[in-house]
Amino acid sequence: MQTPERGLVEILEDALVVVAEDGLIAEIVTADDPRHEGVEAEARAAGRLEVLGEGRYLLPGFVDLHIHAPQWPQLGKALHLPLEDWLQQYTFPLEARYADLAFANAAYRSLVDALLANGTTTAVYYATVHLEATKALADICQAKGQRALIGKVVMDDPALSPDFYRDLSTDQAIADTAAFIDYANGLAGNGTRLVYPTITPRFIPTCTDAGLKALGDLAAATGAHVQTHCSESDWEHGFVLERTGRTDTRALEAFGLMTRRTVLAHANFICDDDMDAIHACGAGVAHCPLSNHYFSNAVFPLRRALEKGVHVGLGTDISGGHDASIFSNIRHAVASSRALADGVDASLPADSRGRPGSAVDFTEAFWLATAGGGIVLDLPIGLLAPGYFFDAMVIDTHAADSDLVVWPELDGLDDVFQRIVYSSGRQNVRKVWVAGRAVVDKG
Ligand SMILES: O=c1[nH]c(=O)c2nc[nH]c2[nH]1
Repeated sequence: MQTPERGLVEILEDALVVVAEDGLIAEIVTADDPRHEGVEAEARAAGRLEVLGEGRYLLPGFVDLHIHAPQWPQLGKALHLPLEDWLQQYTFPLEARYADLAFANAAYRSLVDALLANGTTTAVYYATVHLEATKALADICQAKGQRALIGKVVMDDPALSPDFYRDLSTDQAIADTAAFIDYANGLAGNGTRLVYPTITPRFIPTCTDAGLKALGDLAAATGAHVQTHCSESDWEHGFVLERTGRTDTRALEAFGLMTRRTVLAHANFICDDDMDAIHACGAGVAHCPLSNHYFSNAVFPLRRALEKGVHVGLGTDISGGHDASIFSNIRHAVASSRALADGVDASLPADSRGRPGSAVDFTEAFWLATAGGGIVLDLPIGLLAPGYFFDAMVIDTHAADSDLVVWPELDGLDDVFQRIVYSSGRQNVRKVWVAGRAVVDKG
């Protein structure tokens, strides 16, 4: 079950997914293909046939475009403050603890296990300013088999980055970023690329102009992915306008940080001109619908961005978002788009309350979480098709202690897919593969 195009559901019954040694899908043999019987028999004889069983369905793994890995120990806490106070009072003190490698290793192991168990096969991580702890996260993803884009966070501007948690200098921040790129590229066994180093200016408010420019130069020199926050909240968007005289998008562009491999987190306040700039360079947006309810003061104009051709995928934004599941964020994407369409203030007349035409449905949101995320990252992931990595999960609709209800008298396969999207939880994720390797297996 998958969405090869936005809004298009594809359900193949009894298809064979043939996975090659390199973890890529070699071919999909449909039930009506005359070779089906022979391919199946050959795989069975070789002991390589895996049959899903009744009530189990294969879906592409999720692409989570925005995670603050060090904030995992803070999941479900401290969500009562505005962004700027939450960062200073809770988040920077927590992230500062990652100078301690034992703390970092314990937290990062727990996080990667949890995300894999939720079906997240590709994770885009902010680490912290610490080079050694960032390397530890890369080692853990590599060892546990999660596809991961990882960045050493740059915070080189003392104006908003506290003394206890920032880069010692701009030069050091750039040197450490370059060192992490070398480290990740050189990781043993990274030949087929599981870990991708990612240039990570936290956001313009914590970075100097010199630092941002140097990171833009590094992006051009290395071709590495870039991630940063963009026009997230009233405060952040206003701060950047005042400091640079431009929107986040146009300022990042001037620093050389807008590339085909740039992931802009949030982007709630982007205007049409920003969307045109993002579209022109092929960068993408990590839409974080749950976190936006807490920190963003607005709903991301998802439909408008998609209509403008902007690449968009989904992010949990742990721990600004308090849920590790991309299933949950798919539902929030649908719900928040409907709130934008209809409006939320009942004291206003219905016809001036919302922005009609803004809603997306569950099939579009599922696409964002899979193939859409793959397009943002410019990687062959998010789809079960030849040439794509076999990053996939099995959903068990009969899992114990689950609220996923399938009613055979009432449900066709389209309904089953809809119910899976709306009602699956971690307990329904039975098995997960990344690049053909089983990384979660509940039997
Ligand atoms: O949601 C967010 N989480 C963060 O950690 C952060 N840092 C800058 N801007 C941010 N927004």
